[in-house]
Amino acid sequence: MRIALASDHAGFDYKERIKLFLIESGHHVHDFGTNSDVSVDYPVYIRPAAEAVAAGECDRGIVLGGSGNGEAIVANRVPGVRCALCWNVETAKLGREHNNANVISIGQRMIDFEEAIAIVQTWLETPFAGGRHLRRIRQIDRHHASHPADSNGHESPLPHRTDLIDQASYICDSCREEFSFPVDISDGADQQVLEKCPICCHENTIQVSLDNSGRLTIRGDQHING
Ligand SMILES: O=P(O)(O)OC[C@H]1O[C@@H](O)[C@H](O)[C@@H]1O
Repeated sequence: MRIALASDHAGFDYKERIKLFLIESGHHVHDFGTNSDVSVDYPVYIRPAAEAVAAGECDRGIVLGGSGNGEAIVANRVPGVRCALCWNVETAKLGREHNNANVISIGQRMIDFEEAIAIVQTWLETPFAGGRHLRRIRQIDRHHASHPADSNGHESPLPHRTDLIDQASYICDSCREEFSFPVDISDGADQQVLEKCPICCHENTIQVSLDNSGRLTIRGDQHING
């Protein structure tokens, strides 16, 4: 993966150590600074990293500071970024499963380095669960689509992610009733989502594939829905 990294002085040490870990794990790191522990202002470094993720120049981003709070706030002001503030493995896991977090924020003064690495590893490995969580993310992005101007009154040059949402239908593996669910095609051509049946509440494991002509194929454990 292409990973954007950025910190201020308070996150510099972990940024450098996480960078080594990522490179050793085979990732491509784009380091947006800072380059020392001399006091700086975090928006200067965090915003360009978040923008690189939103623009698709990097697949994911990791931002670090003292608490991680200011860094998460800056990243989340960039449309298309979903930054989760993580302080343990569980928040990293849920940040992926529920929020499809493409950026995480870590507070170097809050947790030890072993925990920080465990967070990064979990966040890299955990897939998005989709289903009801996708519906909620869609609602966040809808808000951006209807509020396209930034705080300076400039329109966002980024595409609205609502353009990338499609609807699919599925016959529940348990009660055989058909229901529909949203698919975010920007999440990749092959996705696995967990979708709870609105009739019987059975949790269906659904494979979603998108071919080159834009056709969605929906497969379950037991059948192909087409
Ligand atoms: O070192 P100082 O400037 O006190 O604090 C910087 C940190 O304070 C928080 O807003 C941010 O997390 C930032 O990293």
